[in-house]
This record gives sequence, structure tokens and C-alpha cells, in this order.
Amino acid sequence: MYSLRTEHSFDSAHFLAGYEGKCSNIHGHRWQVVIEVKSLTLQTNQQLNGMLVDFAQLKKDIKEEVDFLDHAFIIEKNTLKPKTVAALEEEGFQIIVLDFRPTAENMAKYFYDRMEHRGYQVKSATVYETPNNCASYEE
Ligand SMILES: Nc1nc2c(c(=O)[nH]1)N=C([C@H](O)[C@H](O)COP(=O)(O)OP(=O)(O)OP(=O)(O)O)CN2
Ligand SMILES: [Zn+2]
Repeated sequence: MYSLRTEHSFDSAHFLAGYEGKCSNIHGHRWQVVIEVKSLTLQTNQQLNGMLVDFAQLKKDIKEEVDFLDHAFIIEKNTLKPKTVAALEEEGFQIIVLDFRPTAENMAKYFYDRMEHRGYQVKSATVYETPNNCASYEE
């Protein structure tokens, strides 16, 4: 089995609704996303001969996924009043509403699914919330 690994980061704010402690308040992270993709075989055509996928393509794809969340305020659906979300949007803030609590674990699954959706066989997705703390998802 071959695997490739690349990483990219984004800066965004979030909070954990229902959490008892400081993480219930709005705060920011430099989220570091590490993606590993896998394949039993390598490509054989000229340009990609001997490659699982061109690193350039893999980097482009993860960058697009990560950039969607960059410099945004990530909110779990139904955890803020609609009028609060509307007011933030009216102020021009970049708001991303997700169906799940934005923990490192759930964000790892999110990136796993996004990359699978792009056609990759994902080995694992890891998300660092801080330089020392990360969560991974794999199947
Ligand atoms: N299993 C998880 N635990 C926690 C998560 C998570 O995603 N998965 N997230 C948080 C908070 O988002 C918080 O930002 C992280 O908290 P903490 O580790 O305390 O990070 P700090 O950098 O603030 O740590 P210090 O040691 O205080 O500098 C909480 N738990
Ligand atoms: Zn946090």
C-alpha cells in the first residue's frame, strides 16, 4: 500500500456550545490539517508515472477545502439565535454553519469525508487544534 501525506492550515474562530469551561467562549485556532491518502497501485501514464497522485494536485485539493474555512467563524447549527447569526452576517463576517459540534474529532471526520468526496482513498485525516493536541479519523 502506498500513501501520501500533506498538510495545510487555516485560522478560524469557534466555540463549543454546552461545554463547561473556557472553550464555550469564542476563541481562535490555527487549525492544522494533515491528510494521508492511499492506493494499492501507482499511475502508469507519462506525467504521473510512478505517482499515487501528483503532490501538486493533492495540495491544491486540500488547500481548496481548508481555504473554505479560513478566517471564518465556525458555528454549530442551532447553537446561536438566528438573529445573532443574521447580525454577524450583516456586519460582513464570514460565518460557516456546520451540522456538528466543531471539535477536532468532528473536523477530522469532516476533512476525511470532503477528500473522499473528491475521489481520494483517504487513509486518515488529522486536525490539530493546538500544536500539541490533535484528533484523527480513519476507517
Ligand atoms: N477531545 C477534545 N477536547 C477538546 C476539544 C476538542 O476538539 N476535542 N476542544 C477544546 C477547545 O476547543 C479548546 O480550544 C482547546 O482547549 P485547550 O486544550 O485547553 O487549548 P489551549 O491552547 O487553550 O490550552 P492551554 O493549555 O490552556 O494553553 C477543548 N477540549
Ligand atoms: Zn477551540
